Formats: sequence, C-alpha cells, structure tokens
Amino acid sequence: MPRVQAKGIGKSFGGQQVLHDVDLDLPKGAFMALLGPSGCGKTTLLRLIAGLELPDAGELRFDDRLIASADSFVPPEARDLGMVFQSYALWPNMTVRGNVDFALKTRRLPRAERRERVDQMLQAVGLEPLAERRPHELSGGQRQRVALARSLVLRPALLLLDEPLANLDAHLRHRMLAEFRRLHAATGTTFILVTHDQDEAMAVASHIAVMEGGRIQQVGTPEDLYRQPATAMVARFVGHGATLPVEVTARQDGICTLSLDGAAQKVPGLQVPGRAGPGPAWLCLHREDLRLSRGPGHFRTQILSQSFQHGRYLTHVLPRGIGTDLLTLALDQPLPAQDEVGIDITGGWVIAREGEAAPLRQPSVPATADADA
Ligand SMILES: Nc1ncnc2c1ncn2[C@@H]1O[C@H](COP(=O)(O)OP(=O)(O)OP(=O)(O)O)[C@@H](O)[C@H]1O
Repeated sequence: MPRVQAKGIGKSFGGQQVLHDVDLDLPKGAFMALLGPSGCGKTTLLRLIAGLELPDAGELRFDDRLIASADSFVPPEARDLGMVFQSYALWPNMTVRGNVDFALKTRRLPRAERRERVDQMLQAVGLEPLAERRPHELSGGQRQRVALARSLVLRPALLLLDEPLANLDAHLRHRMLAEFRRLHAATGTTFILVTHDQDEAMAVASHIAVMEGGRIQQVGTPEDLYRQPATAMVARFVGHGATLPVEVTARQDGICTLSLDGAAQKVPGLQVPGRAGPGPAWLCLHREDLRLSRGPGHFRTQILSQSFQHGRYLTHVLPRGIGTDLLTLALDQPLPAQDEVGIDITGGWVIAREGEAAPLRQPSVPATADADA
C-alpha cells in the first residue's frame, strides 16, 4: 500500500498544457477521489500514475521509490497496480470465473492457489452464483463487479478507478459505492477514483483532490472541502455550495466581520468564521447556512423556483443585487415563485477573493488512521 507522491507534475499534449505543477501526497491505504469538471486533467493524472503517460516535468514516487520523472520511468506492469475503466473490457468468450482467473493463470500461479484466490474474490464481490456465466449474461453492475474482482484478485497495492460507475443507473451506483467502501476496508489497498460527480466522491473518499484547468485547487477530507473550501471554485463545486461577494472589515480569533457587497443592499456587521483578512472576500454558503426570515432578514431575495425533494421544498432564490450565484434553501412549505423573501445567514465560511487566482500549492494531507499499517 504505497504512499503516492506527485511533485511539480506537468504534462502537455501537442502544445496544450493539461497539467500544471501538480502536487499530491496520498497517504498509504487512503481512498482518494480526483474530482473536477470535464477536461480538467483527472484522467491524465491517473494515467500518469498508472504509467500509461509520461510526465514532461516533475516526479512521481510510490513510497521512496522514484516511479517517473523527466528521465526515469517504471513501466506499468512493474508498478503493482490494478486499473478499472468505465468500459469494463471483460473477455467476452470467458466465464466470470475465467475472467477473474485469467491474470493469475498468465502469472503461472499453482492451480490450487488460483482456485482459492478466485473463489475468495468471487465471494467478496457476491458473484459466486454467477461464476459460470459469460459477460453478455450479466447486468452492468455485475460486469462492473467482475472488473473489480479481476483487478483485486492480483492483490495490487494500488487500485486506479477511472469513472467506473458512469454507465450504471443511480440505484446501482449507490450499491457499487458501498461495495467500493467495503472492498477498500477489507483489502487495505490504496484506491484512487476519478470522478466528476461530487456526490460520488463525498460518498466514498477519505481524501478528495479537487482539480480545475489542470491544477489542484485543494486536497483534503470531504469535511475539509465542505466546511473550509480554499477557493470559490471548490466552494461552488462541492456540496452544491454558493458564494456571495462580501467585504471583510475585521478579523479576530478566526471570526470575520463583514458586510455584503451588493450595490442594492448593505448589511454590515455580520460575523462568520473564515480565513480572510480585511478586504474583498467570498462568503461560502450551503443550504443549512441560510434561514427564511420573518422580517427583512440580512438580505432580500427573489424566489425563482421550488421543487419537492426528500420531504422538503428545495427553493432557489436570487439575492437582490449581491453577486450572481443562486442560493438554495430547504423549506417546509411551498412559496409562490417571484415572491420576495428575506434571508438570514446563520453560518458559512469566508475566504479572500484573491484565493481564486492563487490556489493552495502545497496541500497538506492528514494521514489516515491506518496510514502506517
Ligand atoms: N492523448 C491526448 N492527446 C491530446 N489531448 C489530450 C489527450 N488526452 C487528454 N487530452 C486533453 O487533455 C485535457 C484533459 O483531459 P482529461 O481526459 O485528463 O480530462 P478529464 O478531467 O479526465 O475529463 P473527463 O471527465 O471529460 O474525462 C483535455 O483537454 C483533453 O482533450
């Protein structure tokens, strides 16, 4: 279970730089999600870790071992890793058992040991009853489990998962996420999952690296990213957040005093935890930081739409004259669209506005509990 470290990784394709100075430090046994919008460089970073691409700059290490740099390269087959793709790439003419057994066979393991390992793996992913079926006789979720079993049967130190659930429906995705968590805990293998779906990343990962435009924006636990985003991009991307432009007037003991920055409304004297000193800042909000006010509230908003979900009315409102982000509240009652309502701010997190231009460079990743196990 290697610690995976990337330092200053750069990568271009035909003159287009797709990774810029990427630093990553992944503790042993972690479950990391590489999360970001389409085209931000997640798959390229994963392929570099796999050895399917070469970095133009920087270094990649597994523990203290140099795996790739401008002038050294350990080939994929010598990296002790498994990889699962969106397309499961199973052998269509082989049974489930045959697919899982195949790599062990090519490694010339004794028959009895192979049988035992395949049986264990099929049991672990719940495919024992389907062992003699061929891929075309399986559902998408079952095929995905064969692909997982086939990678894990080799007992790799590192498992790389590239959008492995993209072809599954929402129900199956949920079940497979639970399966990933269980297999991660049972095997102790370090997992790296590429996804553009923040709910998926939050559901499984012990650590998340948020990427945009080929750069790492922030690395941290799901809680870190949700409660203390480092940039406005992270604040908006993770946990369906929103940001309002504010002016911080003072900061003491981690509490910022601020006024909302709208032309139409000035709300001085709000106090919210955060990291920004005096000057322009973003107030990062989630729905639990907002409350419908009985009076004018901290600021006025216009109701744009409501939908009924999970027993509550999800209500999207547009602040009057403050920023451009829509805010979402979960209310117990329906309200007419176009109505103007006051909102109170009850929580949130404040970051400097220049934080957008200068993402955190050297993210520090707390070790997992079993990091050195
Ligand atoms: N082999 C290649 N040749 C040229 N350009 C490439 C190559 N691989 C990736 N790119 C470009 O690099 C950028 C990053 O691609 P990458 O696949 O890493 O993004 P991603 O974040 O995984 O996106 P998605 O979620 O859509 O898969 C994109 O602009 C893509 O077009």
